[in-house]
Amino acid sequence: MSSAPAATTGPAPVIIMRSASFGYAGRPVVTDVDLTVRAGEVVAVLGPNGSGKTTLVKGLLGLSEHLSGTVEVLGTPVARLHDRARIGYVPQRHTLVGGVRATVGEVVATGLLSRRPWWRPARRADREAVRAAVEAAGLGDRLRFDVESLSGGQQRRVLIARALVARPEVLVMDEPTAGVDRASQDVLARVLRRLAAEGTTMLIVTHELSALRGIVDRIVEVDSSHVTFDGTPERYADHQAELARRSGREVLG
Ligand SMILES: Nc1ncnc2c1ncn2[C@@H]1O[C@H](COP(=O)(O)OP(=O)(O)OP(=O)(O)O)[C@@H](O)[C@H]1O
Repeated sequence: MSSAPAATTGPAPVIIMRSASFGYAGRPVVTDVDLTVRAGEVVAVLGPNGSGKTTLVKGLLGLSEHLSGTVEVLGTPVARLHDRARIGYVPQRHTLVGGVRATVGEVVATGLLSRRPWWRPARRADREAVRAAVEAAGLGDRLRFDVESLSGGQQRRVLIARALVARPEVLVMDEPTAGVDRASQDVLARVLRRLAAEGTTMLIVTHELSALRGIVDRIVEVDSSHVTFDGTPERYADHQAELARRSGREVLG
């Protein structure tokens, strides 16, 4: 008889960083990061402006320099992860105005290019995937609209649809709710809640935790180039209360 399987310790890790440092042009911006994110976790990355949040998440995409330590994404060292379609990315502060005119469907279809060469005509399955991603982002009635005719919030949702269309296993979003109108924030929260329920692993850089209430199950705080907190939203509230108490004492003392 075969031996019993080893006890599991939860879902498989999707992201593993050990003593990892990232930066630009050889200069470290965020250092000594130890972080394990498991399949299905929704992690908010918080912290002051300039603390290194974007640099940290860009490290998962090979967009900032990996300077030391180890970084594995989906079981592969990040430098060797060639199938980039497995990670969806919504960059910071990008809207789509200016440049080439394109419809919502055309922009979202570019999210399939890493899976399909540009010269091969889109198949029915590709068109279906585009329609489903646009629908998921709450823009089903805008598929053939010119992106220039959409609000900033709707354009952010087009970028999210583009990140979703290749059905990534990990979704990295940099401030998805920043500068987004209230209606779009609500739609976004619904989209993210649905993705979370479907088990998509997400890493979301944000300054607006309240917009993601009930979706995020873990918080990682980056301050002065280091991870200074890693735990549940409840423990984070305690952590902040403690910091406020301490700084109050310092002011009084
Ligand atoms: N491409 C780059 N080249 C060189 N330095 C950079 C680059 N991008 C960011 N930096 C520097 O890295 C530091 C951290 O920036 P980063 O964007 O990671 O912070 P952040 O926490 O995401 O900030 P914010 O909340 O304002 O978006 C800053 O000092 C910034 O000037």
